[in-house]
Amino acid sequence: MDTDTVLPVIDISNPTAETGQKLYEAASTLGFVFIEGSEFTSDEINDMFALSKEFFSQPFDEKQKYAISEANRGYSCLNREVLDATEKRGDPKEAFNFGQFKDDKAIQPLPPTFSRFEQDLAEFSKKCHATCHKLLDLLAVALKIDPAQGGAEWFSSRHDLKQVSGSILRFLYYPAVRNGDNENEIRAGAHTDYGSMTLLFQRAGEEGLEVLSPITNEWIAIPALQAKDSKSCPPIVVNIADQLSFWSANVLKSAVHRVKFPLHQVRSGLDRYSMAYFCHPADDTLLEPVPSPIIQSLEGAKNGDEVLTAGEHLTRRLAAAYSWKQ
Ligand SMILES: O=C(O)CCC(=O)C(=O)O
Ligand SMILES: [Fe+2]
Repeated sequence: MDTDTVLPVIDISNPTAETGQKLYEAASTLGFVFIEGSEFTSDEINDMFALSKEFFSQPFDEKQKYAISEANRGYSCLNREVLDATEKRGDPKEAFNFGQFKDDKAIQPLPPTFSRFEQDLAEFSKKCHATCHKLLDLLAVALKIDPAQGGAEWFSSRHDLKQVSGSILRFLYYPAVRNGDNENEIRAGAHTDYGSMTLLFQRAGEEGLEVLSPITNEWIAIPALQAKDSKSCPPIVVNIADQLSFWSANVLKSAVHRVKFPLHQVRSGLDRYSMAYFCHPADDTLLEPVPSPIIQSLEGAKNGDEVLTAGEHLTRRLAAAYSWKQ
């Protein structure tokens, strides 16, 4: 398959300025891209998916003991989250959110399936964050951020894991479409992500992610690609989320996306599993325009009336999706 016709695949193993430029081009057009050459191995990803499957296969009551809290950690049952506010029903999917880990320990109660592997989960989450740092540095260089003001580390220094942030590792489970179900049902409503950027791990062949092109306004189906060899993990989807869009006066696109099973997935009768890492800046970070000549030369790059912090933005979006009272 010529994947470049849908999304470019960028190798980040030995990044150069050219790698950053490719990332920036994708980030400022569709806002979605595939990366390969990351430090994740196929064994590591398979182990994480196996844990996810083991957790979701348990009875409802077991899972519900860890029901999602306003802190956005824990289990979100079928139809609980409403990603698209125009939909009356919640999304037909399940999820489990891991908040930040401190000294390799979760800051939330973990079900036995996960507590046995707490350290592996902490390491996986840390590796996701480190991968995002690498990508954020590449974007900062492409944006020519003034070295005297932070340069390449302008974004990553605002994503220090030691500080409190909304960063979340999320396991997702989309049960198979069964007889009598609506084949065209939207499995995760149209939304943008709330953080700076998201990594999405898919299992090869388990498609469903669709992106609304900011250019053509059409839904584009994103494939779930095979790994290039048996040791590597399959290409990871990376998307720009709201906070990078705010920071860049919308030069970087936080594109609307959703999950809808393609016909082959509907007919296969198979479940879909995915894992997302939502990378967020520290809660008290101001979402003001970045000191980039590219951004500052734009009309409208000045702050609007209100400059939110990262934490305020997240609280508003979560309150809408879960009907928490503000
Ligand atoms: O499962 C997927 O493919 C996408 C999930 C997603 O967009 C989200 O949870 O924000
Ligand atoms: Fe999303």
